[in-house]
Amino acid sequence: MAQPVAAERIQYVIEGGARLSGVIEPSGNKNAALPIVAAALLTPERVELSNVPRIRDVEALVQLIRTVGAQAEWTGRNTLTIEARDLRPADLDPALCARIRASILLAGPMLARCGELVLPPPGGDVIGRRRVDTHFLVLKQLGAEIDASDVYRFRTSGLSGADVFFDEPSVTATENALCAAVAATATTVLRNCASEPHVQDLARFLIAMGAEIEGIGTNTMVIHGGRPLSGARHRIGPDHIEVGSLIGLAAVTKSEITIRNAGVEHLRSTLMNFERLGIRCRVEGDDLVVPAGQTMKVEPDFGGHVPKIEDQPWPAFPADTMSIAIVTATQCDGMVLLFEKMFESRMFFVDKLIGMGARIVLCDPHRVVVAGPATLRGSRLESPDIRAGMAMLIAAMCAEGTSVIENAQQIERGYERIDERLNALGARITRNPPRAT
Ligand SMILES: CC(=O)N[C@H]1[C@@H](OP(=O)(O)OP(=O)(O)OC[C@H]2O[C@@H](n3ccc(=O)[nH]c3=O)[C@H](O)[C@@H]2O)O[C@H](CO)[C@@H](O)[C@@H]1O
Ligand SMILES: C=C(OP(=O)(O)O)C(=O)O
Repeated sequence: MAQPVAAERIQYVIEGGARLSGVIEPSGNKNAALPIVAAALLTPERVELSNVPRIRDVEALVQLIRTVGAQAEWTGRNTLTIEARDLRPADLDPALCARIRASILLAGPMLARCGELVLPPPGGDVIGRRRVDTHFLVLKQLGAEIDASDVYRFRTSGLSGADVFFDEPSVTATENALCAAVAATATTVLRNCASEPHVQDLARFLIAMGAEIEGIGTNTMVIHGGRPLSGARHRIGPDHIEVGSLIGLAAVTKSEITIRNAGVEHLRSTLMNFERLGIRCRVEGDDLVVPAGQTMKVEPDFGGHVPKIEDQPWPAFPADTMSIAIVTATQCDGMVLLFEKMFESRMFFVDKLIGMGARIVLCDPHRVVVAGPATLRGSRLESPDIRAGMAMLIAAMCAEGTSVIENAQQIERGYERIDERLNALGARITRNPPRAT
């Protein structure tokens, strides 16, 4: 069994009030890198992935694929090569599996290659219940037997294509289904499936390996299974959630920044909802400029009614940008309702923003009303999850005085060297302990 991984405690100390300026490039999309690293197990040949975010979740998944026998080496700062010549359904470290949601993404590729996998339950952000039912539903229809008690036992005597209707458009279940379907015999149709940029990126990687997939970017995908899958080279696309985080950060610190290679084709819903907060960005080729001097005035709905920012399945506003929208709204003039429909505890972090001086009413676990602008005071904070942690970092950067964020390793699950990269723009963030490299 793999060695258990000790959890490192990280603290950020932030001096508020710094103006930022300059150019920043978003990292590769965390939620694309994770399924693509898992999908590299589908072939015994060499896979080379570039623009892979060097974040804690990816490092954890790399350890898991090594446990099942894959060779995985970082051949550059963000380049990962994987060769899964001899795979075995080895015992996986339960603590490591419980640390990331993406451990469940091993199911599809391991069923395809080894016909079995014993998986301790996955984890990920503690933001409410994380269903696995859709994974079971689709994998069973593609020919898997699943016995789920304390651990999940997946087994198949052969995957075969099916016409599958998802009970909900689950992102990771769609990714598992894609990996199983490309290796299955015959054709699979996935209906009511997810279509986020990371699902699209995985599909493009599978095509680079030799798979045949139609309907990328829609909620019906058709996979002609059984094509030989070879090694491939693939560049992970930019992280649209990180871009959303940088837009919010620039706006509340009244800074002008340029986000280089921002993946502008995936930003329509993000830009539309920031516009509702009086924040307008400029697209310049592949770059996105967030100008200083935003009006930061909430745009009421027709008739002067309170507007709403709500998340919905892609291509609408992403749930992972919701915490960023909340903190941004605290600095905008007017009142706005923010409605997050998926996770039951993602919004509870707003009590920390309220403690800093924000004017927010938590109506229920899914809705907050924010009335701004409010002057925020530096505070001692603890990050419960990736996006709430990022929202706290943004709040700290526009607050008066110094803030301390404990548990910042949560932020680093999803944002690569964010302290260093923001300091290069003029932020004043000290990481404790200092970074080794
Ligand atoms: C490793 C990974 O990729 N994690 C992402 C993945 O998790 P994960 O795959 O665990 O989330 P799921 O997609 O399974 O679960 C969320 C469910 O809520 C639905 N839904 C979504 C938005 C919305 O406003 N209303 C709604 O009902 C989704 O369509 C989905 O059916 O997708 C989530 C939803 O995007 C993101 O938060 C996670 O960062
Ligand atoms: C919820 C998230 O991640 P995960 O699904 O990996 O927990 C996220 O990225 O905001």
